[in-house]
Amino acid sequence: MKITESAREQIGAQLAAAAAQALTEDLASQPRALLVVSGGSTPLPFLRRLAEQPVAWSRVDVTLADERWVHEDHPDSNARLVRETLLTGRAVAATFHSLTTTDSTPEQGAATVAARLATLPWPASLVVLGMGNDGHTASLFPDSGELSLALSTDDSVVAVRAPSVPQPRITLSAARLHDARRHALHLVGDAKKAVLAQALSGDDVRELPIRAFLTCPLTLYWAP
Ligand SMILES: O=C(O)[C@H](O)[C@@H](O)[C@H](O)[C@H](O)COP(=O)(O)O
Repeated sequence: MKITESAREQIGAQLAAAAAQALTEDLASQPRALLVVSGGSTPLPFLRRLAEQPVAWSRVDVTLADERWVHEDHPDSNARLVRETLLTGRAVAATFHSLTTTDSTPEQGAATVAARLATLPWPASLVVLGMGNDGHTASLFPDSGELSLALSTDDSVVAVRAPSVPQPRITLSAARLHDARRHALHLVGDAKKAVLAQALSGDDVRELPIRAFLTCPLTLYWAP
């Protein structure tokens, strides 16, 4: 295994252990606990390792930070990614709450998804965020016309369209993503490390939306 792959496996294992600890800590004082994870390619080692952690998974709710508005068996579906990586092994007992409906568009489905999310045990035990090289996180994209709304609304979800992505998206709003006891930012590669450094050196959230989460306590999980 190449050094970078090993480092990325190790950081995924570290984040998995931290996520399991967060869930177990909260389950000591509440009947259910909520985990919010991001999609994309970075989380795979983390999600696979987390699936084997000794957590009371039957008392855990899992949802996504954002989703592509595609059917759950579509290759780009984050729900498919979670079902294939996290909701296996011990974690098969967890309850997954998707961010899509049978509506044709996220605009049509947003109210149904918001009602679904309202039943979950907020604040989340942990929100795991990723980041794109454009500084987006979840589906808070710099080139999206809905970015200002997603950064300011009290609604829990926002339908999003952006030239930089092929499909319409639905994203948890910044307010909902902030509604957590703990936040983790999971990145790999030097390019994203440089974007994070740029984000830390400025304050224009619309330029680099990850900035909306750099003022709250956040644990960084980065590997080369
Ligand atoms: O739906 C998604 O794609 C994610 O939620 C998104 O916000 C992701 O975290 C970044 O785009 C990084 O993706 P990679 O891990 O693939 O680089």
